[in-house]
Amino acid sequence: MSDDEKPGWFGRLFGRKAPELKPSEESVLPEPTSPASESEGVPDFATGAEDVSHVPPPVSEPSPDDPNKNRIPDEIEGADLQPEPQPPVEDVAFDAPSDEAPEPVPEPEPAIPEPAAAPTEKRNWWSRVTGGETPPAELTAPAEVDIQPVDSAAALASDAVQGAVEGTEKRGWWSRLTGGLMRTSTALSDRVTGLFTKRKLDATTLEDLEDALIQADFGVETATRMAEAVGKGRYEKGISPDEVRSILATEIERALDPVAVPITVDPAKKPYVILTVGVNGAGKTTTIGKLALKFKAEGRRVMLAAGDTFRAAAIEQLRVWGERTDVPVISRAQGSDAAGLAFDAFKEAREAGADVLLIDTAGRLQNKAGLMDELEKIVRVIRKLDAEAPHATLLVLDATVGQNALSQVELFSQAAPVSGLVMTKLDGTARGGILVALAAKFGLPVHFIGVGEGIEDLEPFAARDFARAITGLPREERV
Ligand SMILES: Nc1nc2c(ncn2[C@@H]2O[C@H](COP(=O)(O)OP(=O)(O)OP(=O)(O)O)[C@@H](O)[C@H]2O)c(=O)[nH]1
Repeated sequence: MSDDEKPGWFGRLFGRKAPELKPSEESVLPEPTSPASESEGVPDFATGAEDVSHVPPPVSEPSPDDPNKNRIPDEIEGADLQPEPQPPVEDVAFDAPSDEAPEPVPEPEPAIPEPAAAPTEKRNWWSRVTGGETPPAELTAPAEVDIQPVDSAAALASDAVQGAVEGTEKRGWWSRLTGGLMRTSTALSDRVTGLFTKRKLDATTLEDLEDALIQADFGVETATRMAEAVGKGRYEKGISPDEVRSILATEIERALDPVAVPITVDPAKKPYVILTVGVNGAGKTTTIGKLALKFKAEGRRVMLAAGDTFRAAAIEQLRVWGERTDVPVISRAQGSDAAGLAFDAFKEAREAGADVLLIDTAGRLQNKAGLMDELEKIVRVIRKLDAEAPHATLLVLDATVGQNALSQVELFSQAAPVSGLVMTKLDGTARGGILVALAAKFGLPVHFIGVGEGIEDLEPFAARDFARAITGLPREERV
């Protein structure tokens, strides 16, 4: 039975469908400090394309601790969707192979004016990559330009990276995972304890459990299945909260196991091109920085492409990550053609012998046709260099958007060959069950999860660890 057909707890309680609820009606589990999204707490089961009010706010979301931390100054606020006017200039110079289709590559996008002739900047990364050899002539071409960010943009970028670095603590992943999932696990665990302490298991208790699971965003179908698993053969018997947690953990692990797939860099692809896509503020740039560090630690030569050409702050943010991780960043001036930048970066990475190229893209709402067209164009253009590229396309999802993540997967998959998910900000929500709902609906690989802003708060996704952490069980114990 599908989510649409099944009345679920809303139906049973109120005799109507979930989407008709007003936000105020569902706040059974209040969030102490919802840091990221106005949608959190909105049981958006419809997940239609028209549902755009739940997309996360941009990077300018103020920190609960320091309201000025992520503030975007007036001069760049909204620049991602309204690029600053640039003087009209000629197209990005492309050196597409002559046997390519005659289509000019890339076509200029009227909405994204090309910058004036980009000033050349001496490359400073080649020596870091090669140990000081002279770069090939083509790599001295003026692709990396001297971006002069407004001070506040630079400060913003530094803050982001600094915050990530400062957030790094000498503690293991399990500790970071349980800390990051604390909000979900506490809410769920408290509810389980309240429901199953000194109570026999009956239909009402199971319905209440199902409600709790739905509120944690597991999705109606999964919540029903999990509640049924708890009830199986146990009616009118006592069951301890720990037993319930174990059963839930088993069910969650079963649902997530097939999607817990690590990203595999194919060494035959040089570079292995990873495109990152997602809505504004989902955590794309931060994730790229964290991934760069991981790939580097594996001994791979990494390059970054600042494909979010809409915002100077985004370009600068990536450059700062590049500096911190000692990884070269290919960038152009704000307002440059993103597809052109991606094409050039791919060429340069190939010529430089890079193993991995991570391409950042501008955040875009999944229902904005023009921006989604631009994404399609990026893919189209880099395929002129390699028909199989991008070799991986990571959709970065902010866990705090709740059920809206489902429509993001649907619509981004139409514009780009989404091959896997990265779910960030699981630490910012009591609704970490969304990952299970996504797995049940799409079966897309989940490569990484982010549970904090720290540079190490991104880890390959492991189903059992996640299942145990989110249900408040200790690690390793077998169920
Ligand atoms: N708490 C928490 N914050 C995160 C996590 N991942 C990223 N962030 C924060 O989310 C904010 C937005 O991250 P960005 O990397 O700038 O997001 P983006 O998708 O590149 O944003 P746009 O450039 O607007 O599209 C930053 O403040 C990050 O530090 C996470 O796992 N947990």
